[in-house]
Amino acid sequence: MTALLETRDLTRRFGGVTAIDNVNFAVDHKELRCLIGSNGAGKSTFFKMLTAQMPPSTGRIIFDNRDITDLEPSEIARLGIGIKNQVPDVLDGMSVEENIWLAARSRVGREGALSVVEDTLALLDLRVRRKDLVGNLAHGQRQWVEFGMVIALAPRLALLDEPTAGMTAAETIRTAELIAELNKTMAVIVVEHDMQFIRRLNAFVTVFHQGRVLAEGPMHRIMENEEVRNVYLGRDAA
Ligand SMILES: Nc1ncnc2c1ncn2[C@@H]1O[C@H](COP(=O)(O)OP(=O)(O)OP(=O)(O)O)[C@@H](O)[C@H]1O
Repeated sequence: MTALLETRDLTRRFGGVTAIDNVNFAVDHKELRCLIGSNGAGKSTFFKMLTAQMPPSTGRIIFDNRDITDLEPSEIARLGIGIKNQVPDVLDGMSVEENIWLAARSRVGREGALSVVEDTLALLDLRVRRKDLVGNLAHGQRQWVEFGMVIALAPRLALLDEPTAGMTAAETIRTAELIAELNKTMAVIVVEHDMQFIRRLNAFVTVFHQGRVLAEGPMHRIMENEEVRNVYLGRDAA
């Protein structure tokens, strides 16, 4: 079976800086993958290229056997790549259920949207908060509303950029459970810095360093990798 997503010699330069440098990367259908790497390693630039928020300098992006490199963001979303940005893309002046309804409607139309909203609220444990304005929610819950929007859009690949940023320990654990839930029906790529969280996800890990793939493997192998420990984890990482 061919990969769901593949990049071929993907490169992005900003003047003299090569943010992404000939990256060949592949993710399978229904796979869960973590991307790690120090600040400036190129992770956000990589996500932006996958969702056409930024064009590559050179290289190609293949999704489901189709070259999507030159498509518009809306076309890529329609083909099935969803992104949850670090700063939630939610409408603070609308309620929890309205935010999720808008996402659901864009996929299934008005008729089917209500049942998608019910299922999503149940999955997120947010039924009691359904009428609350998103702007009044705690940080973690706002993040989960955006998870809800990704769930309602039902992409084939979800890109999650630092989903636990600013969360409490309990919220982080719950987020790992939600990602496992998402991953039952879609491939997920998570950019994260929280090593404990990545261990909890038990995913295959890709390490970026200075725009290149430095190492790939299961988390326990990554933790043992001398080069990764030197440039990213630090020698005392356990
Ligand atoms: N719009 C831009 N203009 C110029 N340089 C940029 C731009 N965006 C990113 N860069 C540079 O590209 C490199 C990669 O940045 P990027 O934000 O992708 O890294 P990152 O791994 O996501 O970092 P972080 O973990 O801090 O989010 C950095 O050297 C950064 O300064």
